[in-house]
Parts: sequence; C-alpha cells; structure tokens
Amino acid sequence: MSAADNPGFRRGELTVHHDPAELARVTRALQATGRTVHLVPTMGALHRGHLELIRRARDVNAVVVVSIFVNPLQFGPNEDYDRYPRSFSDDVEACRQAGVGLIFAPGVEDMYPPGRQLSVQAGPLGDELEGATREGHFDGVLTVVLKLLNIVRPDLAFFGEKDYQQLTLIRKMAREFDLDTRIQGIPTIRESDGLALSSRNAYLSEEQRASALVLSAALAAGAHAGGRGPRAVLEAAREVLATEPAVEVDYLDLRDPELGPAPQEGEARLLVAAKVGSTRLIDNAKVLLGE
Ligand SMILES: Nc1ncnc2c1ncn2[C@@H]1O[C@H](COP(=O)(O)OP(=O)(O)OP(=O)(O)O)[C@@H](O)[C@H]1O
Ligand SMILES: CC(C)(CO)[C@@H](O)C(=O)[O-]
Ligand code: BAL
Repeated sequence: MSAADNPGFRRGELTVHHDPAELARVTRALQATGRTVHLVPTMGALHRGHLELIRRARDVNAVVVVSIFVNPLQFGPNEDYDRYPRSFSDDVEACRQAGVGLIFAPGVEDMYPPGRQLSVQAGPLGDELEGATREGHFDGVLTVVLKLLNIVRPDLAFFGEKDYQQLTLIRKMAREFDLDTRIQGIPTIRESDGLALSSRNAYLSEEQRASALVLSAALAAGAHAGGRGPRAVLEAAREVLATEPAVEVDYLDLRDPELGPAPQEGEARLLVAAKVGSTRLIDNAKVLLGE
C-alpha cells in the first residue's frame, strides 16, 4: 500500500482525527505498510512532561499518535472536569513542533455513545491510595485506556511515572487482559526546584506553588533516609511535610514497586497526595531500602 492509499496520514505532517473508526483505519493501514505506531495518551494542556513522553515515543520507523481527551469517566461529581485546563490549539502546535504524526481528539459521544453500559473494574488496588479518595477514578482511567489501545492498537504506549498508580494498573490490565501493546513508563519531569510538572499546577497561585514544593522535598528526604529502613523513610518525609501548614496531606505511603506492602529491603515507592488550597497534587519517588 502506498501513502496515497492512506489519506488520513501524510508523512512529515500532522493530521487531526476525531472519529475513532477513521483513526483505527489509518493506524491499521500504517501498520500494514510496516510502520510501527506509538501512542501517548493525554488529557491535553500539554507541558514538558508530555513532551518528554512524545520525545521518547519518537523513533525512525514509528508514527507517534497523541490522544487528547478529557475523560469524564475518571472524574468524580465534585471534581474539576468542567474547569480542567483545555488549550487545544496550543496543544496541536506543540505536537506539530514535536514531530507527532497523528492527534486523536474525540468528542465525549465519539468515545461513549449513548447507551454505553460496561466499564473495566480496577480491582482492589483501584480502591487504595488515589482510589480511596477518588472513588471509581481508576475504573474510568482503565476503561478509556483500554478503548484507546483497541482503537489505535499501538506497538508501544507511553505513560508517566508521575501517575505511578495509574501506570501500575495499566501494566496490570495489559498483563491480565493479554493486550499486545507494550507499556512504557517514563520518569517524572520536574521544574528545577523539584516540583513535578502537572497540568493542575496551572491552578496554583505563586504562594501555593511555593508551598507545593514541600511534596518533592519530603520525597527527597524520605529517599535519603532509605538506608535506615521503611520507618525512617516515612518519618523523614512526614517531618518535612509538617513544616508546611498550607499543605493538607491526604496520604503518605511506602509500597513495593507493584504497590503491594513495603518490603524491609530493596526497591520501594514513596507516594504522596496533598491538597494545596483546592488543588490536589500527587508525586512519588523510588526509594532504596537498607542499602
Ligand atoms: N511531570 C511529568 N513527567 C512525566 N510524565 C508526566 C508528567 N506529568 C504528566 N505526565 C504523564 O502524561 C500523561 C498524560 O497526563 P495528563 O494529561 O493527565 O497530565 P497531568 O499533568 O498528569 O495532568 P494532571 O494535572 O491532571 O494530573 C500521563 O501518562 C502522565 O503520567
Ligand atoms: C491516561 C489518561 C490519558 C487517561 O484518560 C489520563 O489519566 C492521564 O492523562 O494521565
Ligand atoms: N493525570 C491523571 C489524570 C487525572 O488526575 O484524572
């Protein structure tokens, strides 16, 4: 098949698709000509964290697809779905400059036609950590990610470690549902002062942003205490968090890398979630215990 047979894609140009069936046709046709397809799922409001995912997804033989979809299923009734930052034309321009081949930007009814009844269940881990506060959040995330993977059928899909529980659950879904796509995790991109990049940082005032620095500082203190064991890690992190009364901690937890109970030795993950004003932020870091 030649490029002329695939009008939905032009080498070296960016094409935007809204219709799932049309995008599926385009990506299948690309794969039939031997191209690999890499997917970077996002909710838009693109920042340097997303651009790093795109950079890592780029490869000589790969067409990069970026999906931009603020997924209503993963927002609770009192969450920020309506005011979530949306900047579609800037996002398109950023994707063009980053060498993205295809943007998939469906409308809500394209993804969820009226009458939809089924969803993925995230299981017990879906009720812990983020899921304990955001009820049903991971059912919504896994449902949209499964749909995106089925529509695009990418060889590789890229997700940030910033959303570590999400990445863990997506890997689990890929394993348990025998998906062909390989899931690639990408380390968190931070500002030079340590703040993890996040679309929701746009909600923070200057003062709140300064307070939010305590999250990455607490993780760094916890990681530094790793040699003294799990209790010392949590104590060191808690001590730093306590220095900032404007930050209301939701959880601080130490787990194994798959988010089971923390080991006494070896690799672990320290995870934190907190509210700064009305903005909920999350962050996490790798910790080496007893070494
Ligand atoms: N700082 C970052 N470093 C690396 N990856 C990131 C970073 N921020 C977001 N990502 C990843 O980008 C993908 C899309 O995330 P999303 O569009 O929700 O952005 P976000 O900044 O995480 O937004 P939010 O503020 O809603 O959490 C996810 O896989 C997410 O983990
Ligand atoms: C993976 C994702 C795009 C699903 O909506 C979203 O949860 C995100 O942006 O992290
Ligand atoms: N980046 C995770 C998406 C969410 O908070 O809904």
